[in-house]
Amino acid sequence: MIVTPFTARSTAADVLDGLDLTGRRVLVTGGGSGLGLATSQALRDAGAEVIATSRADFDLADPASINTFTNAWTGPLHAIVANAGIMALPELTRARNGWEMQLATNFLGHFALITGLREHLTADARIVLVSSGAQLNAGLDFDDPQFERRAYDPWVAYAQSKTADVLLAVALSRKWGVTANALAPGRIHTSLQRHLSDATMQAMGAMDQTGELIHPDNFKTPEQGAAASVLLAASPLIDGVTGRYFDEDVQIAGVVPGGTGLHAGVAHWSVDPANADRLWDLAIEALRPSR
Ligand SMILES: NC(=O)c1ccc[n+]([C@@H]2O[C@H](COP(=O)([O-])OP(=O)(O)OC[C@H]3O[C@@H](n4cnc5c(N)ncnc54)[C@H](O)[C@@H]3O)[C@@H](O)[C@H]2O)c1
Repeated sequence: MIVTPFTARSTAADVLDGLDLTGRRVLVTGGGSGLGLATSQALRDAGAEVIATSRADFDLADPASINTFTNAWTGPLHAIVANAGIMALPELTRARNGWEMQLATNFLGHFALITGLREHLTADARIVLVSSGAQLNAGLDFDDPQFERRAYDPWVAYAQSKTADVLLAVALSRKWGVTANALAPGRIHTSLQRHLSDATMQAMGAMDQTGELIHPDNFKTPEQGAAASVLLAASPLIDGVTGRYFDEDVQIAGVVPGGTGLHAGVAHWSVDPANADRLWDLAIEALRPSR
């Protein structure tokens, strides 16, 4: 197993230091803010052509708008960084196809995007799924993925969507034989936390009693949070590595049982090939034109 020379404090620029990405075309979703912006900037600084998409280009919760985008795509694609996402919507919200909004946006939208762009991927293409340490908290409930029979929980919904992102990396690696990996960026102040209450932010150690954001030791800057994304998108250090999950220390994580309260490793449910196959079938079914 490879060990990278990077740590939680490494920046995206540290990871790309000395690399010339001239001629490489990279698509970064959610590239206009937070981690996507830092990822895009670092890749551009290293010479890559970066297509940083925002909600205005397509809505990840709307497969039809993704189709329009992928049908219009021209030219080769060397990497996709599936970075856009939403977290902990307070109320159960559904996409037009009935899917719970976090699963629809964080997973299904990226599935549609990646499969829609397949023909443009180069033989050495990299696919990067920005997951989260939240994947440790809940697996995908295949009996009720859309919260039709169980009570909605904003964090369980987020966790299962991030589990799904890791499973997508596993599935792409197995089914297409491509280089596809997932990652947890660590904790970073971004607009991702906009749905969280002050009490939750304070419990996370991310806000003081006056409402000011604070940066405890376990928080990163966006440039540090983007380190694993650019490693997986462009660094030769991980040539040959696929279907893996990199943790917030920018290392391949070991497999652990999973469950709330864990802070390290990748849950067994996030890398189980049977779960990956099942999720793939679920997504294919959801995107059938008749639906
Ligand atoms: N910030 C953290 O602490 C943290 C921790 C773990 C994982 N992550 C993951 O990192 C990724 C980036 O998040 P961030 O922290 O930079 O937050 P962010 O809110 O700054 O960025 C998310 C981006 O996703 C885009 N987006 C959201 N819904 C969309 C939709 N329906 N269609 C198209 N684009 C859409 C937004 O416009 C935004 O640009 C997310 O996948 C998130 O789950 C972040």
